[in-house]
Amino acid sequence: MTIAIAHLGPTGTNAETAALAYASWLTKKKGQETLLSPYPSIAQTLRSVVHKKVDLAVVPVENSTEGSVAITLDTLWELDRLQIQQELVLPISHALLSHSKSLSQIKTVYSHPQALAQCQKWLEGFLPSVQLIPTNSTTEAVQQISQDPQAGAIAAPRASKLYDVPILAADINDYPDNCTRFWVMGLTPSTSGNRTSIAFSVPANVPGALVKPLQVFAQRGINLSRIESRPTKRSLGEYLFFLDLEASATETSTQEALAELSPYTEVLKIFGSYDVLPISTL
Ligand SMILES: O=C(O)C(=O)C[C@]1(C(=O)O)C=C[C@@H](O)C=C1
Repeated sequence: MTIAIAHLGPTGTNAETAALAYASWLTKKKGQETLLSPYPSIAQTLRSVVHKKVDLAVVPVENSTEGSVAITLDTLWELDRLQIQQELVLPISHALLSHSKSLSQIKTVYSHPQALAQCQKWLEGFLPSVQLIPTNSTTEAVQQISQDPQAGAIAAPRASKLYDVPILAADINDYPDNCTRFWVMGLTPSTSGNRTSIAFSVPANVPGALVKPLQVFAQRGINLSRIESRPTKRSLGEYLFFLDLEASATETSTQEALAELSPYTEVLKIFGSYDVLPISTL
């Protein structure tokens, strides 16, 4: 049976590159046939799994320069049942695509907010007075500039070939080792893998509200590789906490820690245990 994998579109996004890498790994390792399915936003990409329009979704979760992808965390919190099946980390290189012949002609630059942020120093240095316009994805930005020679789009070099728009400046990301973590999300419960991700809200904004749940992990020697807060959106100053644990939910110590969290959490969501696919196997 062919499985459908959703990703942020239109074709040529970094998320599609991640989905293609995962699809090719599935085919090589498991003989699995796949079909890629582009969606106009990260939220719709994730909802497509919950609504069973596709089997899996590949979404960006964290970038080495800009940190968490807020819409991914917020949508995972909002939707129940999504489980992380696998993680992939991909190097991300950004280019300025344009029909213009020189940087001095550019008046507007379009891109996904994450991509604009990952190139902000370059933009300040080379295009300090252009208007920056956020789009849903890097390739939506490329589509926006098709009729405008005074506009540029920040996108992956691959998008230049796909949309036949020349690269005016290559490797414009501020940090050469720019990379993004992507999660493969599905409905199958994820129980094995050496990372576990969870999120919780706390019952009250009181002293120790965060330290107590964190101690549960520290006392068992479970290392946290990330902690991120997001607003609950209920009232100013109330937060949700997203944690990545360097532990598997199959380990007794992890199970004990998760069980012990309940008095310190209001809502606790466990997104499952998963492995990180090394780049060399992709
Ligand atoms: O617009 C794209 O190309 C995407 O895949 C989205 C996205 C993101 O949201 O982080 C993915 C990777 C890069 O960090 C920049 C943008």
